[in-house]
Amino acid sequence: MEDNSSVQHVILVLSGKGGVGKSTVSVQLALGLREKGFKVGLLDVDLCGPSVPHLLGLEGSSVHRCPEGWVPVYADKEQKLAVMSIGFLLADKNESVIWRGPKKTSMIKTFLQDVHWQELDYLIIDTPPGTSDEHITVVENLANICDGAVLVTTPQLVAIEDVKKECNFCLRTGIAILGIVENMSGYVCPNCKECSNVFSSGGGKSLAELSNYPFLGAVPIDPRVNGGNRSESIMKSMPSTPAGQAYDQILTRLLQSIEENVQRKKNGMEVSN
Ligand SMILES: Nc1ncnc2c1ncn2[C@@H]1O[C@H](COP(=O)(O)OP(=O)(O)OP(=O)(O)O)[C@@H](O)[C@H]1O
Ligand code: SF4
Repeated sequence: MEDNSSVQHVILVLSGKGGVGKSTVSVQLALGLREKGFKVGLLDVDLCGPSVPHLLGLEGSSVHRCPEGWVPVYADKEQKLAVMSIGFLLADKNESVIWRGPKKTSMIKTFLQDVHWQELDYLIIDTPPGTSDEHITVVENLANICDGAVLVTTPQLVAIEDVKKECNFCLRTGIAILGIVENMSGYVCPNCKECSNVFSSGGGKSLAELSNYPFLGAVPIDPRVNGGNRSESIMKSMPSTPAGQAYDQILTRLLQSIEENVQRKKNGMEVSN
């Protein structure tokens, strides 16, 4: 972390499998925390598929250097949501796909060490799917200041099995599991509001119960999740929908989980894993 920056809490967002909604969850957590009045940073270290610029409508923004390091892109006029993504540095968005391990890890180190975040209450880190070199670099560089990880899964068995691997990765690396989010958990019909469980449901919840990790919430499939106004969370833009309510609950439980972990650390107890 850049020396002049002061970051209170760091949250990793992990998923065992691609396409389960990890970047969407990262963006919604960042927007939601900002709307609660916090200063938030969002770091996209998914070098092979940086989707955060697109999800926030920031494509085409560029970052520049100041004497203290890289200056992030601000998603709002008030400068309460700072964003850094490899996507801002690539002329061609397919360029990163061909990078090999050492080049990727060195870029992540630069990101972690050289971004001039200034003061942040929360830094959310959107990681690539799986447990790769990138994750190990993140963990090695942040282990002492990371609060823990949010694991994102979908209800299908294969995604749940992958999340178990992420749980083991957290166990081995001493990262606390702040909670599990089940995304794409059913489809709410916009006409009749009936929820159909397209892929079955409750897998993330059962996994959380079995492993004794906090279950943060289940977000249904809703095409509006990444449509519409990209500068507001869906909690704010569609508060009475199942997806808006799910994110509200996820954020409340996440803040609780972070607080509990902070207390555990203060009391010198082991992290919740
Ligand atoms: N609850 C949801 N309802 C509807 N669409 C969703 C939902 N969550 C995510 N999506 C959509 O699913 C796609 C994948 O989401 P996202 O990019 O967040 O996944 P990811 O796990 O970060 O993927 P990758 O592994 O490629 O980084 C996107 O098009 C996103 O808009
Ligand atoms: S009941 Fe079925 S067909 Fe009718 S509006 Fe709802 S989802 Fe669509």
